[in-house]
Amino acid sequence: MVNQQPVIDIHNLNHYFGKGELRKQVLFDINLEIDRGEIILMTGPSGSGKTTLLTLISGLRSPQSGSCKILGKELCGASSAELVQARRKNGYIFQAHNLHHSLTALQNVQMGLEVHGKYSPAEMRDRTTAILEEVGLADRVNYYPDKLSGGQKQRVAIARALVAHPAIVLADEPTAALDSKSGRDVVNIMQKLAREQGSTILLVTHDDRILDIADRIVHMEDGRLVNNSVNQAA
Ligand SMILES: Nc1ncnc2c1ncn2[C@@H]1O[C@H](COP(=O)(O)OP(=O)(O)OP(=O)(O)O)[C@@H](O)[C@H]1O
Repeated sequence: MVNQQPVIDIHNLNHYFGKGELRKQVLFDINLEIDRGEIILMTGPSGSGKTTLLTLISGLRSPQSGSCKILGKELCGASSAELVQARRKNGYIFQAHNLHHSLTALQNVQMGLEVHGKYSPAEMRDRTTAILEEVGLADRVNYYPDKLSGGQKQRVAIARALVAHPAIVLADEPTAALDSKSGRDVVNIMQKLAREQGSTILLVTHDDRILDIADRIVHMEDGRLVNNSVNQAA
């Protein structure tokens, strides 16, 4: 593919919380370009601004100043309806899996398709079953989250995030609550599915054990991106 613009294209992005005297700048002049299919890990100390940047990219928060173009669409100055549209194009995976406890694994994953309103019930069932098989949970489709291990719950969350083949997957510390083996399984599955689907992954982590899956690691420090380098460990 020729002349493809980055799927995440951020220039001179600043962000502030609070108003008046309490106004505090938390992101400073962020520049970040991420191409289709890249897997980027973002590291940095607590409070350095990683989650804030992720929420701006995802459309969960409104970018205030600079440029934050996601899939070619400028989110800076976008209306709330436009932000909702932008959010639908992403898959999300969080530290706490955020599954609905009253729904089975299958129903939780199916929700990832229902929001799009364009799939028939049969199509939703087929896709959902197929992706649960891919994440190794073929025999757990009718289980409720309470009956699944932490790693299995996180695999359901991955299936839900990726079932609609989003162009961008945003993950905020997806392995933080997992032991080493489950954490490794979870990132391997995420990497495999994203590669198959050509999805871009931006993953915030404190977990040194998973850095090798990255094509590139970016590091945040006090609201600034201080390092943006190709991953030597990959
Ligand atoms: N809603 C908010 N209102 C005011 N300040 C906020 C808000 N959210 C975050 N902050 C502040 O913005 C800064 C960046 O926070 P952020 O959560 O983005 O950091 P982080 O790098 O993700 O941290 P962690 O690794 O602990 O999750 C911190 O100083 C935090 O206190």
